[in-house]
Amino acid sequence: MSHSTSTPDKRVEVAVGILLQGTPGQEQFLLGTRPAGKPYAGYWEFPGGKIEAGESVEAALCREFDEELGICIDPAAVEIWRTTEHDYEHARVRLHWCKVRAWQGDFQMREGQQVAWQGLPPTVSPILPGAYPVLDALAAERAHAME
Ligand SMILES: Nc1nc2c([nH]c(=O)n2[C@@H]2O[C@H](COP(=O)(O)OP(=O)(O)OP(=O)(O)O)[C@@H](O)[C@H]2O)c(=O)[nH]1
Repeated sequence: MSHSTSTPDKRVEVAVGILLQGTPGQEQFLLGTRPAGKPYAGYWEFPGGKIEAGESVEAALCREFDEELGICIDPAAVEIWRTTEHDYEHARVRLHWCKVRAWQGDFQMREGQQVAWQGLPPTVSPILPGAYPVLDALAAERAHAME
């Protein structure tokens, strides 16, 4: 039974990009470090960020890719793949994971972050805890494709 006094499930909505390149079945994805001054600074994460009021997932991702990496992606080429949730001490987030295979422009690390193309399992660490379920999902998808 629900109670009118119960706390609503208020989560921060986040658009996250899985930028993919390379041979199908062995594609690499881009990870970057979180800039100084943010919670979990220095941890590796997929590029992305909070969805602003009134913004679609695709539009938020386009804006974040421009702000963080200086690249332009076509909203029509964004494949919204799955959604996960994670509870941090600082926030409860809902992550909208999107696969992106095409972009325009050369990378510019506009937040002074490091970036690295990674395979499975990734070799960089530490990785944001909220990213682990999607790394598992990518590994499961790849294993399934090889069956
Ligand atoms: N970008 C990104 N965020 C992630 C991932 N995994 C994960 O749990 N998150 C969480 O999603 C949230 C993203 O917020 P953010 O602080 O990076 O977003 P933002 O760039 O819009 O922040 P701002 O408010 O400082 O402008 C953080 O709570 C972060 O911990 C990931 O792989 N990539």
